[in-house]
Amino acid sequence: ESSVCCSYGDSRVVMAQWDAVFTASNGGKVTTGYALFSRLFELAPGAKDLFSRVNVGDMRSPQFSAQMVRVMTGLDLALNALADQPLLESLTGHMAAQHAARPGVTVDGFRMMEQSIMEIMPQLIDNFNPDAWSNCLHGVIDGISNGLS
Ligand code: HEM
Repeated sequence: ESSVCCSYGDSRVVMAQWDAVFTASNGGKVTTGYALFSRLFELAPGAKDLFSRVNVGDMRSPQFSAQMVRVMTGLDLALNALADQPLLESLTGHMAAQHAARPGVTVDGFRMMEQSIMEIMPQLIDNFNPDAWSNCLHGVIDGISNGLS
């Protein structure tokens, strides 16, 4: 669908820079997920209601923290599969089906999450490479939101 291309070189950069997030002192899946979803809820306040089942009213709760771990683990799996297209498609396709099963989750919401990731990651990653990230992240987000309205 998209014209941007995640080259092999782009994928190497993104995978290395992503790994740095989880070794940095301020890293960690919960902290990073919290930052990403805080920005998402600023961009798309209505999306918050989708997460009532996981206690979004208290974003520091164990329930919402667990949601952050699930999301960030899914993103971790996808980004680490960037250089293996069939594996990537299988991983993102599975997550697309999980999201299609949740009424109210839209492509627009995922576009906002893409924006959030592109805004937050430069704060966590030294020498953030915006071209490599936008080239590779776009396909991942497309894959996870494939089939949503
Ligand atoms: C980086 C992007 C994202 C990734 C990797 C991701 C990954 C996941 C994963 C792995 C789950 C658990 C699925 C399950 O156990 O059935 C999940 C649940 C969910 N996701 Fe996402 N997600 C992302 C973005 C979004 C966005 C942007 C929205 C909404 C606009 C969203 C809405 C939901 C909802 C509503 C659930 C179910 C929560 C519940 O258990 O009640 N996700 N997501």
